[in-house]
Amino acid sequence: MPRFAANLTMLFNELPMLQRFGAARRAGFKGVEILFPYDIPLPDMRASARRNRMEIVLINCPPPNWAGGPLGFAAIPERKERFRRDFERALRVAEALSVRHIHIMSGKAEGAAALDCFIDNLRWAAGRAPHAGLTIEPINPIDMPGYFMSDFDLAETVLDAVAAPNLGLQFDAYHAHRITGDVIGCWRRHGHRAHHIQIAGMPGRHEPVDGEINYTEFFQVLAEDGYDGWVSAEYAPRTLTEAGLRWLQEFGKAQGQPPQDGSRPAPASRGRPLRRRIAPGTGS
Ligand SMILES: O=C(O)C(=O)[C@@H](O)CO
Ligand SMILES: [Mg+2]
Repeated sequence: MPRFAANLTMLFNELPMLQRFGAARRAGFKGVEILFPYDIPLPDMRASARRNRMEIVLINCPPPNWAGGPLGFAAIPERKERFRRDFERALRVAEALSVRHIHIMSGKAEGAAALDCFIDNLRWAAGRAPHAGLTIEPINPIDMPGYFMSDFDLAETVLDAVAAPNLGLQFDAYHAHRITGDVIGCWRRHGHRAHHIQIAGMPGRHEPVDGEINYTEFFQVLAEDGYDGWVSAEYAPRTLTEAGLRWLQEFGKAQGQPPQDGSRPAPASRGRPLRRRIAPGTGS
């Protein structure tokens, strides 16, 4: 029974950021994620989220961006200090905005030293913020060549090695399709580690309809498995965001909407983010 969130970095970006919260709420979303909420004053963002009764489900660690900047530092041995400083900043922002998950990007790296570094940094982060939900996400190597966290088996290895209850998988169905060609099979193998899901259509990473990924079937499997976390729309709208939201009405109606307080019990076999929100704090 998905609870749908809108990725405000990619959706509604025909509007200024602070107006996207209201647009997403009017469209029927109950939550939002923002990849890099580091350029807007936090009080303004918090006020906009509250005014529109929007939970901010996820943010990314700084400073990765889509303008050609680095893709994170967590697996880069020479940038350990930088990663840890960035994580502290993400934590402050997450606290200020009552964010549920912080997504940690590995950066471009390879080899045993990168793996050790990634595990070490994640272990540190999970211990530093045991009250926060942390995620790692396999990203397909066609879209991000050289990115370290590019495979689901590797993610399992890392999750097993860190073994922290507040670290889980960010299962992006679009990347799962590009990496494995079989989203449902991939979910069956790795979905029990998922703390958060993202969706997009294929090809083109547009709306999750009429493409190679059968989302009707995927949502059916999620319902059967009792997945009760968030499903975020992380795609590039074909035209204006609202013009492409038929899928939200259809899937939202077909699946029904569960309670918004995350109170449904999770199956014992599935890892879950901590439900407790981070206490409000200040500044970034
Ligand atoms: O590219 C994606 O997919 C994401 O979810 C970004 O947050 C980068 O990890
Ligand atoms: Mg994603």
